[in-house]
Amino acid sequence: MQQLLASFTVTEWLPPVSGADSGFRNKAKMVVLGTAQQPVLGIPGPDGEPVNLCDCPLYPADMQQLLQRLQLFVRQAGVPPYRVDKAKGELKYILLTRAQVSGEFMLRFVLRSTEAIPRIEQQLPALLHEFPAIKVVTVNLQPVHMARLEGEQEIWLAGEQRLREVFNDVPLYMRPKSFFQTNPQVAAALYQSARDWLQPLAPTAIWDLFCGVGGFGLHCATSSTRLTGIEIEAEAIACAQLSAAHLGLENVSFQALDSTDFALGNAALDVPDVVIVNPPRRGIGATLCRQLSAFAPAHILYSSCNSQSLARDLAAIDGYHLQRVQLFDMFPHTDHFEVLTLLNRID
Ligand SMILES: C[S@@+](CC[C@H](N)C(=O)[O-])C[C@H]1O[C@@H](n2cnc3c(N)ncnc32)[C@H](O)[C@@H]1O
Repeated sequence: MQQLLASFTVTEWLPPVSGADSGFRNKAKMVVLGTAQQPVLGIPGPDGEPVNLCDCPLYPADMQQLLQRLQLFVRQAGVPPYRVDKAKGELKYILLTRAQVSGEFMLRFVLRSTEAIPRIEQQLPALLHEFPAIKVVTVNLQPVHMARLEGEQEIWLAGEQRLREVFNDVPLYMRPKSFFQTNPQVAAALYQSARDWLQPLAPTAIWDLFCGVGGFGLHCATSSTRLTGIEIEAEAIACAQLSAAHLGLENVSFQALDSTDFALGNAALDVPDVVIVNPPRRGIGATLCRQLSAFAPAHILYSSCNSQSLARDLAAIDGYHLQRVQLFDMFPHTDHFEVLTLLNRID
């Protein structure tokens, strides 16, 4: 990271933050492999043989237990795993998300078609009886084979519409299609740092671009801050709005829009004193960098999961000094990490 930022003068490097190195993941994305009689939840191995990941120590013990039970569930429901090579079968993935605060789960079956839904529904009551912590159950339909795991259509089978999480004192909600950080302990520390860094700056207006369910903005806003959150996924925006209501924040506007389009449309209007950006791995891109440089908010808080695109974007934003950098070990046992940076406008 220091090499990537070698061309910038950084005033403060804060010590890295890490969390537990096992049992930390709140999301399992399991490929369903094997056969209907002997399903395996995991990933395809290098030799093509299924690798079972139900007891992967990255997941908390209750999640491992539920994953084992889900393997049996698939067998009992008689749903054939989808075979990419033959373009046959029904069940592509099982996506399981756990709320740290309650140990409650959201369970999603990614299916090729609706064909197997009645068999899943038939087995569900027994599963829910055995695991009352399962609060949301859906089917996602992904009829085509493509890199994107999930399709557009989500069908609710049982339970509630969303899972509730709490980071620090902030309630956050997860719905099937909303992005949510996968390491709750480190994510809570990340949001708390953002809040601690911005508090002395007492911003009157904040834009939280690529806001997801609102974690950054909701941590950093007070009742007197004007908070605008922008996110492309409407389900995430619905979650952010719900959190804001629970927090009693009235001066907020969360909108489902493209962040660059929003900035292009608003640059001349109402420039906030702080812009938070937390984009996907590709970064914020040249157009948004130009736009930020042009309307020049006093501070930019950039949190990134990809140091390469972060370094590229920082080089493309003109007129700022890199005040502070801190690494968060959000993805233990990998080369990836989250980086939080604070940029101050050079006046
Ligand atoms: C790394 S996640 C961060 C989400 C959130 N800040 C958080 O802390 O959970 C990036 C988010 O950007 C959203 N996104 C992707 N492309 C976007 C775009 N063009 N405009 C706005 N949001 C976008 C994704 O849906 C995702 O929620």
